[in-house]
Amino acid sequence: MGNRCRLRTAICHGNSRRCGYPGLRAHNPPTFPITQRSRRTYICGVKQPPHCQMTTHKQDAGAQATQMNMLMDIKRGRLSHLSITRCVFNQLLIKSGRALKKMSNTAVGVIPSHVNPDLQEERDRASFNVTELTNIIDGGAEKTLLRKRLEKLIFSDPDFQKFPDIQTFGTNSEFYSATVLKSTKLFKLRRELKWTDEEFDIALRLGGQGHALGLQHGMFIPGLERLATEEQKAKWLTLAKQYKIIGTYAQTEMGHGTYLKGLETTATYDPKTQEFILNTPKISSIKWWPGSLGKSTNHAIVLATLVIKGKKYGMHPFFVQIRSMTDHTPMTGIKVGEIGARMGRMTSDNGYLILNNIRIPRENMLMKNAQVSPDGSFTAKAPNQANYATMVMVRVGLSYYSYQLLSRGVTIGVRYSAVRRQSKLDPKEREPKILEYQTQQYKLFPGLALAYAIFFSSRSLRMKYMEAYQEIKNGNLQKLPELHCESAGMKAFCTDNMLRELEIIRQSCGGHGYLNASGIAMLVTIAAPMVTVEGETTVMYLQVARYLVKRFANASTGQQLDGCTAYLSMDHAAYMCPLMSEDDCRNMSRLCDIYSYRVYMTVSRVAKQLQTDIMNGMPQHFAFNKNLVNLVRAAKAHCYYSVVKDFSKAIQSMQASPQTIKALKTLCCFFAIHGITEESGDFLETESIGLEQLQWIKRLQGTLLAEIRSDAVALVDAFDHHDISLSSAIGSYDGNAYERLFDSAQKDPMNKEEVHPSYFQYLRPFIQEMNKAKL
Ligand SMILES: Cc1cc2nc3c(=O)[nH]c(=O)nc-3n(C[C@H](O)[C@H](O)[C@H](O)COP(=O)(O)OP(=O)(O)OC[C@H]3O[C@@H](n4cnc5c(N)ncnc54)[C@H](O)[C@@H]3O)c2cc1C
Repeated sequence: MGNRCRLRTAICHGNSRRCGYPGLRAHNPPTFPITQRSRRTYICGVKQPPHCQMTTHKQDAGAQATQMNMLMDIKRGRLSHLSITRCVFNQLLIKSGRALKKMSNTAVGVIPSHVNPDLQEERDRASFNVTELTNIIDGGAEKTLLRKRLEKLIFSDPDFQKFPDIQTFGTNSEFYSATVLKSTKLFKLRRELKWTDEEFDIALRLGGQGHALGLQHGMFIPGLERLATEEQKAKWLTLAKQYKIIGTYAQTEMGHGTYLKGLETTATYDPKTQEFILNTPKISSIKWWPGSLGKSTNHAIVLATLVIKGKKYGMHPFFVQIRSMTDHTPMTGIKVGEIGARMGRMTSDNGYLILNNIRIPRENMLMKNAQVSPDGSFTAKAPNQANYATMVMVRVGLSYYSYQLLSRGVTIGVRYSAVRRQSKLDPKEREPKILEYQTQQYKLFPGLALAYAIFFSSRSLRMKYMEAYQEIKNGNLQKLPELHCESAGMKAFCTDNMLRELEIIRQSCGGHGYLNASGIAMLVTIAAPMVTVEGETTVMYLQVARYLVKRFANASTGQQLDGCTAYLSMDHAAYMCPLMSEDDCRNMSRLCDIYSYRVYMTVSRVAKQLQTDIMNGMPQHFAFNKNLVNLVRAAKAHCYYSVVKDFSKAIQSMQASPQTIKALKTLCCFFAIHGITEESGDFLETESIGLEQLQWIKRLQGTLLAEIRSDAVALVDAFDHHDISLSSAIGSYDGNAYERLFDSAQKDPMNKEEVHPSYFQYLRPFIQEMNKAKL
């Protein structure tokens, strides 16, 4: 709503015939200065009858109570809005915040202690046991108990309880301080209570978004674990784990993030002093973006190009102290700071770092994979890719993080849609819950299905990673290429689709979805950079595509492939769409076959085109660039297939009641069906399905929306997000959305004073001037 309309609603309620904008100008403006007295008796220049005049906060509580009762009566429908002027009604709303504080328990806006009956009704109709599904998500009943125990401990701390309000209303600096406090509290608890890694992971997740020191566990410690020698670990890893030093991982530069070979920070070896000299020689080489660097950390793993006797040896990690351990000021030769305000909330203090002839001992190069001896000889134990192991780990983690963000978003969207009533379906009935509208279901349920799909698929990836990591640790890098492809693909697929669905869910919440207090707007801004960090989406898909083309070439020579590309060596010559009837469209095995054929065709077409272009004399890099869009298409098709397969497999091997399995099967089938309708052009073009099958699939999609609808609230309840983790006025467990919204608005610092200082500074003089003007 534009400013004009807002003015009309807030001051004059839109009764434009009486005093609405632009009718405001038609009124005779008062020809006297606006005084305290006249402010009460005149609204838009119209004298109000005595019963409509507002009290001020200086008047007695009795009068305020009468006004609040009027407001409650209006809300309950006992008193018609028309029986008092809407101007007064709106003023009552504005005043009620202050009055509410004085009239605890009795006024409108106090959050009821019971669950909204509209939400309770949804819970009562669930077809399966929600706790059972929660236990599956947590990894067992005992894990749910563990999470709840940690929740109780953490969220009983007033500092954690305050966090959602600081997130909603605080300044950047206040929010940053709160995230430092949150991180340090969790670190202390970990030490004091001797939490296991698992317990600490749960605690970090519960703490929600915003950990100033998040990189300590996100990349600094994992970086030391993967890149340092045993001797170096004994020295620094121990310090890091005891929080005696706080660190980050500084890789990206102003000029390069994606192309690591282009990094310009140098570490030049000086054999005379047996030191490395670190420099960021140009503006484009300034380290730019590393989390926790801006204000929090005193150490960093700095990625720099190794130079020995003028020869470059690629990018290597160096352990650098950047701030004093006594007063936190930058070390000599170092300039470090915050990179500035960014979209949404600053969930970390991303920083810049300038290194000017910083000398560090030779032993400060992290030498697990490559060594520089005192005389300057270079030896590499493992291929340079081994240095990417930390990035692979982070990508695996980001896939799971996508589940966390999306499951929170869809919880908010579905719960809100179950308590929001709007418009009419049946003219004789009351306004329906917006969840009844098929279009609303179509906005929410793809996100709901995706959240479960990502959960099961990222869980499977994590297990593969853990297995492969043991081998990589022992120097066996055989599984690294496949792991690299899978982690890059999942990172791209999960973050990209998660962000898209979150924005759709935000829009599904109408106007309130734009409020920070809704929680969903904040989630969208937190999710937005996830498509960029640790590998930009397109770049990640292209890495998958390269791997697919290579594997396709292997399969073409008759090699039997295994792992995630096994389908490329299957015989597809006799493929026929396996859907013979509409009923078949629920058959996951057949749907998987369709997906597998679609990827096969997409990969084979682009691989053949590449080959033709190269054979026709096009340079390889040029041919590649000419086919980039189709290569990304192939990678996306591969990733969607992998996720559908993982989701379906997880249900097949699940130990659960038939009701829970049925609910998940419906969701999984919807996920697969939705993917086909979204990309129907591709499925038809590759002849994975025919037109008739597409019609069946679309019909089934409508049926599935209706089936999911009855379990929608139960399916989001099963994620079991604590209200503090959700930080949402409209998506809380009790469903008292309006009361929570109103309560939240009262906390806005703008509402601390009835009259804002800008009124005295600008508005009053302006109005006075306008009132004196002749024209
Ligand atoms: C919130 C946030 C936190 C971050 N935290 C850290 C951190 O802790 N440590 C750290 O070191 N870095 C961090 N980064 C940096 C991040 O890792 C990089 O921004 C990311 O890797 C993308 O690189 P880029 O910015 O160079 O994008 P670019 O590569 O410049 O991308 C811009 C565009 O170019 C396209 N493009 C680039 N290369 C190709 C190609 N080969 N083929 C086709 N298209 C291409 C991309 O698709 C994209 O559309 C963070 C960034 C953000 C936003």
